[in-house]
Amino acid sequence: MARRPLVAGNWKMNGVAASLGELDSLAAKVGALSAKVDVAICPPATLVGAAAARAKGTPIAIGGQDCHAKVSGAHTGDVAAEMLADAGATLVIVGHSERRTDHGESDDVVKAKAEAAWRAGLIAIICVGETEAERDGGKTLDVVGRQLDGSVPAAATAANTVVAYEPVWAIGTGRTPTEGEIVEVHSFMRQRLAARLGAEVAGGIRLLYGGSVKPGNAAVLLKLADVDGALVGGASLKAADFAPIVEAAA
Ligand SMILES: O=C[C@H](O)COP(=O)(O)O
Repeated sequence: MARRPLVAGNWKMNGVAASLGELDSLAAKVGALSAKVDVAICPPATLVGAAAARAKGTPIAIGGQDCHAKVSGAHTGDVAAEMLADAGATLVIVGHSERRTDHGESDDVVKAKAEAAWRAGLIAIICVGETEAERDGGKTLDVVGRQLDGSVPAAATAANTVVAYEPVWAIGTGRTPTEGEIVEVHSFMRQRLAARLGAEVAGGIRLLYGGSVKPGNAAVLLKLADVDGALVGGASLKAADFAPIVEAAA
């Protein structure tokens, strides 16, 4: 099945109002590619509304980096998926390894957040990935399989879900798995999803690779089998770095 590539930028805890000028530059650089590739930027929650307003009329979708599983309530500091949607977001990252580590998020929590995203009409980008110790211990596929089973709800479809494979040890380090290792994990993920969701649904779900994707390696990484795009951290902060990655995907 043909899957439309998606390149999503995760600004993490970076960016202030002045950073939104990067959206204008990005739109100017990649706007013409919108027929071939989906582009998204996930700024910090403080900027989601302004970013959505700024990106209106461009092909750049705006997303959140996390959401709470509930619609509303006494959850100081949290943001509901509905609030992100209200601010103009159309997608949200859930289960990023930094959330799993910094906030102790379990697969169950991530699954509930993905369902919350759908409830609000958002696409959920569900992240999975092994630590360096797990890879060194030969446990990569076990870990990724368990996270997929636990974090991806049974009602996942190609329209409401994207899965991002992000080896924890590759995030922000400049290191990436070999091409063979990425293909092995992505192919495994496709099969694992197919076993639970059916081959048709699994065949339509986009699988992104994330972890030290840069302009210099994007063309090689994005042509790999079952790699349907990228989730980009550091290189998404500047349009000059992010645009070539989008071009590589297109
Ligand atoms: O969500 C993005 C990833 O954590 C990748 O970050 P990075 O591109 O800075 O390695």
